Amino acid sequence: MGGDGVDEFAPRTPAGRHFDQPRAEAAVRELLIAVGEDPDREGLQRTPTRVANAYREMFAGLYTDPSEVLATVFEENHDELVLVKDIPMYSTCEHHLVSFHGVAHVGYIPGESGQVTGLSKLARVVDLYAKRPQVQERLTSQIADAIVKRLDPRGVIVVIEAEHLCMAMRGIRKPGAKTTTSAVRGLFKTSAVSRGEALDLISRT
Ligand SMILES: Nc1nc2c(ncn2[C@@H]2O[C@H](COP(=O)(O)OP(=O)(O)OP(=O)(O)O)[C@@H](O)[C@H]2O)c(=O)[nH]1
Ligand SMILES: [Zn+2]
Repeated sequence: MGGDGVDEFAPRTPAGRHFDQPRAEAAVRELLIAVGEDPDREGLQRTPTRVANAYREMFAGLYTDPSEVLATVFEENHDELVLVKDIPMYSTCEHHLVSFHGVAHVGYIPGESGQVTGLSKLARVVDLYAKRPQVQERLTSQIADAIVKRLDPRGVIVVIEAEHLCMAMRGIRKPGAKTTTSAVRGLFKTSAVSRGEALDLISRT
């Protein structure tokens, strides 16, 4: 998210703000031909449609406004940590278009107004940004920045642990290798104690 609140990674496809189903299907058909397959053989006839449907779902976050997802906000006068751990996360590596997946941990300390959001909304923000072509670092930052923007909290911490299939099934081939990224904002950046407490809770099983 840019400083002016514009989501510079939001849809900028030639298709505009919608998923172009016929174009996606045609592209998958071309890809099948390119790899030497016969797209008209029985088992592959519906594959372009299935893959296009899958991509529509995997990239649904390109067409959703983050402020809609965090629309539910209420005052609870809670000024301590709220942490949702182990949110299952499936995203798509923008370099290879294969999955990276794992868990996200999202925590925040409400701001002076005591505003909190629904717990499920934190998982929805993870989903929204995960359902885009991504790199793990940007995904982590975008989740943190969206929460800062909407809730104006004292601090936000986001930690993502993921396995990248592009490192497992191809290329360097290191299945099981895990990447951890974090994004801290506000108090979690300025106070090592607050950050340490949150990281301690996150690492507890
Ligand atoms: N920092 C970062 N790198 C990523 C992420 N997902 C994939 N990559 C890396 O992106 C890099 C792309 O490197 P390139 O050399 O352009 O592509 P490549 O020849 O397919 O690279 P290899 O995967 O090493 O075979 C690789 O090192 C991937 O491991 C991510 O979320 N964050
Ligand atoms: Zn990759």
